Amino acid sequence: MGIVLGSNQYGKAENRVVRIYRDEPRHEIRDLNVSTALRGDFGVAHTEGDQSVVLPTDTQKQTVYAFAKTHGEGSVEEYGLALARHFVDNAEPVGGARIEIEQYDWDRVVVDGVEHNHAWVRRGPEVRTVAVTVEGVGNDRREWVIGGVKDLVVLKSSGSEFRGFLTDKFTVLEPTADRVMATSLVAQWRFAGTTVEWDAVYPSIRQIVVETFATHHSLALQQTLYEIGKRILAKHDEVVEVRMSAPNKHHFEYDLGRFGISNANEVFHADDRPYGLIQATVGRDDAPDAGSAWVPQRGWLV
Ligand SMILES: O=c1[nH]c(=O)c2[nH]c(=O)[nH]c2[nH]1
Repeated sequence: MGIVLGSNQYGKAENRVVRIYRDEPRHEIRDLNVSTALRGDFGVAHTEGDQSVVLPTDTQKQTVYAFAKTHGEGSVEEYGLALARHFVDNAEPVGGARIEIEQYDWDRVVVDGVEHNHAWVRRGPEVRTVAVTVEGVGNDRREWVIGGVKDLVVLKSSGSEFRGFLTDKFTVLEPTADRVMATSLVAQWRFAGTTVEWDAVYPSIRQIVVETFATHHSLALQQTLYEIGKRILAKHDEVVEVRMSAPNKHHFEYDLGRFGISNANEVFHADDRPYGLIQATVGRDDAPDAGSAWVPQRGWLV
């Protein structure tokens, strides 16, 4: 029986980096959660315990913080690309690098109608996400950037139906032409290239997501996801593929009839679990090869 080392990667997960820009009296803040993973020929580290091929995860962490100062002026995508390129270009056994970033946004505190210079309130729960993958050097260089948003919690109290579904002997669900629809959306979009107006594209796509959710009359969450993907691709040539995962946060009309009280879609039980989990990919039929763009660091195992 032969035993072989399979795919592997290693890195520092969830470096919490807070960068304050304080050149002006009005400070700026960038609050990140940065994960690194290196891929390459690290076989002997596993089979022999030979660390000569291993750039320590601690070094990766130090680089993440150093680059926050030296490469932290632009967008979070540029910062991720700089980190990934650095690891691939400077550590010989590293064939590929994966950088995953979550950006937590902050709103300025408003005092007497004036935005404060150096105090903020966390905005949320939504989080901007970036996943950068860089592989190879010279002519073999390949790079992928995936932008995204997660924990984008949205709800509409009308304009959503779910009826005409398959039924069998276990079906108890009543069809509805008017229901509450809510989700905590995770959406990720793969870019065709790496020359992108990153900080303009993110708010534009986020707006398409929430606007579509609000204005599109939904016959099912599945249809809403497809519509969101379609509209992102229609507006943004630089995006080639959109992946979404949407827990259906069920709102069940509460039975007030037991108390002789009417309830016409007014009082709901917001159910926590279980939830429907609706997931879809919408892409261009001529999208370039995704390569390792979707191979994650965290979430590597199911
Ligand atoms: O939008 C929905 N899609 C489903 O697949 C589904 N299934 C279900 O019970 N409710 C819903 N809602």
